[in-house]
Order: sequence, then C-alpha cells, then structure tokens
Amino acid sequence: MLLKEILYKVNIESVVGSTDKKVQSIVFDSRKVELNSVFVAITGVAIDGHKFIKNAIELGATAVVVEKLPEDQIENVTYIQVPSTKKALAFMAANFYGNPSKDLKLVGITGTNGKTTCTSLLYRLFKSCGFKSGLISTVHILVDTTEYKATHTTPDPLTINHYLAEMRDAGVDYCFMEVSSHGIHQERTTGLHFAGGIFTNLSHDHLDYHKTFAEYRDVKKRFFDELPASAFALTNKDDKNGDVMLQNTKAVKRGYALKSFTDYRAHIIENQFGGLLLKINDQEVWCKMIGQFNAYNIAAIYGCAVELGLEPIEVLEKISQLEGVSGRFQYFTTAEDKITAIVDYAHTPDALKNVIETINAIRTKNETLITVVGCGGDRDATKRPKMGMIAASLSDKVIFTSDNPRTEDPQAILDDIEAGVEPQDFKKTVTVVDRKQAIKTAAVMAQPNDIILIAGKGHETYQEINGVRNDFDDREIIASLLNKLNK
Ligand SMILES: CC(=O)N[C@H]1[C@@H](OP(=O)(O)OP(=O)(O)OC[C@H]2O[C@@H](n3ccc(=O)[nH]c3=O)[C@H](O)[C@@H]2O)O[C@H](CO)[C@@H](O)[C@@H]1O[C@H](C)C(=O)N[C@@H](C)C(=O)N[C@H](CCC(=O)O)C(=O)O
Ligand SMILES: Nc1ncnc2c1ncn2[C@@H]1O[C@H](COP(=O)(O)OP(=O)(O)OP(=O)(O)O)[C@@H](O)[C@H]1O
Ligand SMILES: N[C@H](CCC[C@H](N)C(=O)O)C(=O)O
Ligand SMILES: [Mg+2]
Repeated sequence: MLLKEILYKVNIESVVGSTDKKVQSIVFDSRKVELNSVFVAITGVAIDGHKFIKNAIELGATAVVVEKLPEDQIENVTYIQVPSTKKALAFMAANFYGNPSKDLKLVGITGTNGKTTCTSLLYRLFKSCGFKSGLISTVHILVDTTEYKATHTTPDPLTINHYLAEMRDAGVDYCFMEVSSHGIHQERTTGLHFAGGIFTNLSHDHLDYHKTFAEYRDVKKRFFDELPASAFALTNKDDKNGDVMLQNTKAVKRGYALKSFTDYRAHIIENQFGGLLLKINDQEVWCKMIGQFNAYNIAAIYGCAVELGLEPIEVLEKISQLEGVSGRFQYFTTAEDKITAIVDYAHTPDALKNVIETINAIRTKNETLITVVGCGGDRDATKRPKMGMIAASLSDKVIFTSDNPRTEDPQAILDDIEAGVEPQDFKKTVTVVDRKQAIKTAAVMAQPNDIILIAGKGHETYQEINGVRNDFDDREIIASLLNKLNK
C-alpha cells in the first residue's frame, strides 16, 4: 500500500519527503520495525516514542509520523508532522486494513463494570440466532469460533483492525467490543465505524490514570460524542451519568433501566441462586444469571439486539438459554457439605458491593458468608480502603489477601485496604498475604451450607508478583481444596 493511501483522513500539519512510497507495515514500537515500515512516534505514559526515531530508521523505517519534527533529518526518509500521533495511528491502522469496521456491524460497550459480561453475552446471543459473530474482550478475542489471547480490554488500533479484518474475511456479521476508558483516552477506537454504543454504568475506578472522576466520566462520554448519526446509543437510565453520556451524541438515543420508564425495561420478579425471573417490557423470561447487576446486563443486551433488528420474541427465547460468563459469579456447591464457592471478577468498590449484596439477598441467616479479596498493585490505590470497608461491613468473615501485587509490596497494599475497615468490623477480618493460603483458610473455616466468595481475579489464570506471572486460578484452587478437605 502507498503511504499517501494510508494517510487518508489523517490531520497533517507538514510533510517532508515523498508520500508516494510503498509501505510494508505500520509500527509504533521501534523494536518491531522492518524494512519499509512507517514508524509512528507516540508520547507514552512512561516514555516518549520520539526518542526512538533514529533507531527505527536504522532498522529500516522509510517514513515516520511525529508530533515534533527532529532537527537532524535523514535523506530519503519521509517525515509527517501531525497534531496527535495517537489519532494518526488509529486512522492509518484502519486504512491499512481496508476499514474493516465498515464491513460488519460493530457495537462498542463502555462503562466501569459489565463490559465483558455484556459483550460475551451478545456474542453468544447473536451466534445462537444464526449469525457469525466476533468478540474483542478482556478475556479473549473471538473471530467466529477461532480464539486468540487478549492482552488488553481494548487493544491498540493495529490489533483491533487486524482482528476486524480477519472477521470481515471470515464473513462475520456482528462484532461486540469492550471500549475501556484507557482505550478512548489513547485513541485506540478512533477511526472505527460503530453501528452502536452501550453505556453500562460509572463508578470509582482508574483514578490513578484519569486523576478525577469528572475526567474519567468525560473520557467515557467522548465515545458517545463521536458516534455517527446512523448508530444507536443505548444508555443505562438508572445510572446518574446515563443521560450525561448521551448529551452531545449524534446517534439515535435509547435507554434501558430497571427503575426508570424507558425503551427497554426489566423488572425483577424472582432473584435466587438458580437464576432470575424477569419481566422485560411485557414479556416474562427466565435467565440463568444471578443478581440485580445481571438484570441490567440482560436489559442492555436485549435492547441492543432489538436495535440491531432482531425479533424481540426470538431474542428473549435465546436469552433464557444463555449461561453466565467465565469468572463472573462462577459458582459450584459441594455434594456433601453444600458449601457454595463463588469466583467473581469484582475488582472495583461498586462491583464488590453488588456481588456481596446479591449473595446477601439470596442466602439465609444460617449461611455464613466468607469473603476472600484483595486489590491489584500499580493501579488506583484510592479504591483499596473503599473495598476493605465494603467487604468487611457486608460479609460475616473476611480474609484480605493479595490480588496481583505487580511491583508493589503486597503488605503495603493490604495496609491500604485495612485502613478502610470500620472499627466494629475489625474482628471479622484476618489478613493472609499468600492468596493460596488465604483461600485455604476460607476452605478450612467453612461449615456446611456456608458461602465462600473469592473476588477480584475471576477468569485470570495467573498471579503477577514482581513482574512475574505465575500460574494461578482461583476456581481450580478452591475446587481442589474443598475436595481434599472432603467438604
Ligand atoms: C498505561 C497504559 O495504558 N499504557 C499503554 C500505552 O503504553 P505507554 O503509553 O505507557 O507506552 P510507553 O512505554 O510510555 O512507550 C511510549 C511509546 O514508545 C514506544 N517504544 C518504547 C520502547 C522502545 O524501545 N521503542 C519504542 O518505540 C512504545 O511502543 C510506545 O508507543 O500504550 C501501549 C500500546 O497501546 C499499551 O500497551 C499500554 O498498556 C499497558 C501495558 C497497560 O497496562 N494498560 C492498562 C492500564 C490498560 O490499558 N487497561 C485497559 C483496561 C482498563 C479497564 O479495565 O477499564 C485496557 O483497555 O486494557
Ligand atoms: N452491570 C453491572 N453493574 C455492576 N457490576 C457489574 C455489572 N456486571 C458485572 N458486574 C460486576 O463487575 C465484575 C466485572 O464484570 P465485567 O468483567 O463484565 O466488567 P468489565 O467492565 O469488563 O471490567 P474490566 O474493566 O476489567 O474490563 C463482575 O464480576 C461483577 O462482579
Ligand atoms: N481491567 C482491570 C483489571 C483488574 C483486575 C485485578 N485482578 C487486578 O489485577 O487489579 C484493571 O486494569 O484495573
Ligand atoms: Mg472487561
């Protein structure tokens, strides 16, 4: 492909050299440059990519895209100056792969919690309705039935467009993707053609990166501001930021809710371990998922499917057959002692509150709830005391432990969590730094009919300590422990 073709829609300030040259690949990491690459210099969170321009040219780059032109320019290399290299990268990636988002119906889902749940359910719902579907999520990427590993919730634009092109070539009709706030802020989703956008909810997370809640909210809103008029924008009307998201969108505004009166309404008739009995608009439907938060997720996916033109009755029938999502309220009950172990990915204060309140609404007085929870290192530290307070006030017993400490001292993270525990709740809590030992402590403590909640890591199959990822799966560990202890 010619450089000038790749630059379509890119806002260019100045060009030094020819844009009539052939380009082999686009790269934003100098270490991946090959002969005839175009290197895009990104000002990152940690490093300034402009430092690697010389290095990229030595490795074979024949064009570079920059925000600041270097003083010592090299002959035969083309320099393209743009106001934002992140935006330029996104348009270039879409052009390079032939704008695949226009050849399928792409729906983006944003919000603090529920993105993986909604996208995964939509992927399976559309598949069961006979469509070829795609999924870009925290857990994995699916191109029809072919699975790829996910490294991010919302990957970089080259990765997104690479998989969208593969979906297009495989004849995929619909793709559902998670749109994280980091993704929007870093322009990873710029230049994509969305058929729809969904907002789940907004609560405390990522304040290490976005600094203030208002900035976090405004970044999410940008996704809706940029949707085209042909798209639908479906928002949670019960969330106080639901309407804010749609304030300036050109897309067709739609709502879903449990409490407010809007286009897609869900009303909980029954909520038990077996599932939810819902009334969606005027139809009753039985779902295998549990809890009020899943009633919201189901209302959202129902609204999305109807907006995309599916038959409401068929959608409800297929929804009633959907199983829960891996690592989200995934549970089993032991045969002998009837101990229930639940593994859930709640890693924000709101998610933890929701999941514990769901359990509390279902369990009886004699069933003790033992919660095992921690918080990740090198991430928003201000959510730690809030999660400590929630776990201790809403559970009978709590074992605080490590999540992914990453490069932080595990004990220091635990100190932050404990600082939030109310004095009257202290006696309910213990701290066990080693996560496996913490889960073992819960398994030993549990009496017949008790409930063990292990929160924070859900589907993750590793634990990251000091930059090393060791094999670790909450689900396998609790199952084998309860089995060994003969419970
Ligand atoms: C904090 C953050 O979001 N960082 C992302 C960002 O990297 P960065 O800006 O820190 O990059 P940097 O290290 O400063 O380097 C700057 C530039 O120099 C380049 N470079 C660097 C070294 C070199 O030798 N040569 C070179 O060219 C780098 O490729 C980069 O282009 O851009 C990279 C490329 O897209 C991402 O991989 C990286 O994600 C990191 C790994 C990460 O952990 N991100 C998390 C926080 C994240 O994005 N999470 C959200 C989920 C949030 C949610 O759950 O809601 C997600 O969407 O996954
Ligand atoms: N609609 C919802 N509202 C509030 N909490 C939810 C909702 N759906 C799921 N949760 C809770 O949040 C946890 C994470 O859910 P999920 O993985 O779907 O969110 P996510 O938005 O994809 O998160 P991430 O930001 O890590 O990608 C679940 O394990 C559950 O405890
Ligand atoms: N998408 C989330 C994942 C958190 C998962 C938790 N187990 C942790 O490691 O903190 C984030 O980037 O904050
Ligand atoms: Mg996710």
